[in-house]
Amino acid sequence: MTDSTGIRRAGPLTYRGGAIPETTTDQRLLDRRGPADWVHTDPWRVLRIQSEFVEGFGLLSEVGHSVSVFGSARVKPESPKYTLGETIGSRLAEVGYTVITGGGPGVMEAANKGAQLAGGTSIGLGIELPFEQALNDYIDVGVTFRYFFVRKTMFVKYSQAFVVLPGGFGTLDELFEAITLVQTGKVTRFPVVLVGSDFWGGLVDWIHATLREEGVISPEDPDLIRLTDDPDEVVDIIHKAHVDLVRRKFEQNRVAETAKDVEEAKEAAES
Ligand SMILES: C/C(=C\CNc1ncnc2c1ncn2[C@@H]1O[C@H](COP(=O)(O)O)[C@@H](O)[C@H]1O)CO
Repeated sequence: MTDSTGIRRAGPLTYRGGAIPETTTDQRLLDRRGPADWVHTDPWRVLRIQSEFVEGFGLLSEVGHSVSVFGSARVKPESPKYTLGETIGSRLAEVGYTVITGGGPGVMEAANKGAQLAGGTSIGLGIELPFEQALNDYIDVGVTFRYFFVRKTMFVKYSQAFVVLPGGFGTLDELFEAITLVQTGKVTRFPVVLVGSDFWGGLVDWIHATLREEGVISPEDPDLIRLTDDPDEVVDIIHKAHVDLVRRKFEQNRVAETAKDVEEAKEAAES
């Protein structure tokens, strides 16, 4: 509304004369007409990406200690790999870990099912795909992301460990992202456990015999991955790493406290 002196105020802005817009901000906000190309522009995408981070952080920041389980979307419920996923989901839940998966079918569903039936918390971080797909039926808390990289941040940020069952490209992508983050020191806290020596043995051998021998990774890098067939050992590895972490944090706090005490004693002596 333009006032009696010919001035239009819009929030913090003041307009006069020819600069006065023909419509108000509210009118433009509520007007659905006009081209909609801007919803496909990068600045708009940035806002959508931000909102995915906000959703994800909001949803996951209050879940307890969690483990992400990865593996093939194509494994059928009759497969021993499905049973393995279910057993691992259930063992993790029994010792108090929330189980996080990609929310899809196959191994993801198996791990969610195991966790849920064992009375644990079962989370699915789904991904929007070109074909229609709902989150699996064994998820207590779920969210579907548009962007793979936002979803990956959630897996890493809210997990204590990655457990990787047999899978294809998607699983390999998740596995190698995790190892790279650990190798480069971007995350320090979690073990990466491969389950299924028949399936993963060849890859682990190749990592030793080719990557390590050719010098494209450090001699100690293969140790970033643990390989087992035993669900109990999976839990054991994760539990030991967790205990280690708590111990290290305790030690760091104690060192910091001691340094603070020494500083305070010095200051008191000097005053
Ligand atoms: C191919 C089929 C379904 C795909 N649905 C998926 N839903 C959720 N997450 C998925 C899906 N496909 C891949 N992922 C992610 O990658 C990993 C599995 O990929 P792989 O290539 O099957 O190994 C998995 O951990 C997910 O995070 C058919 O029904």
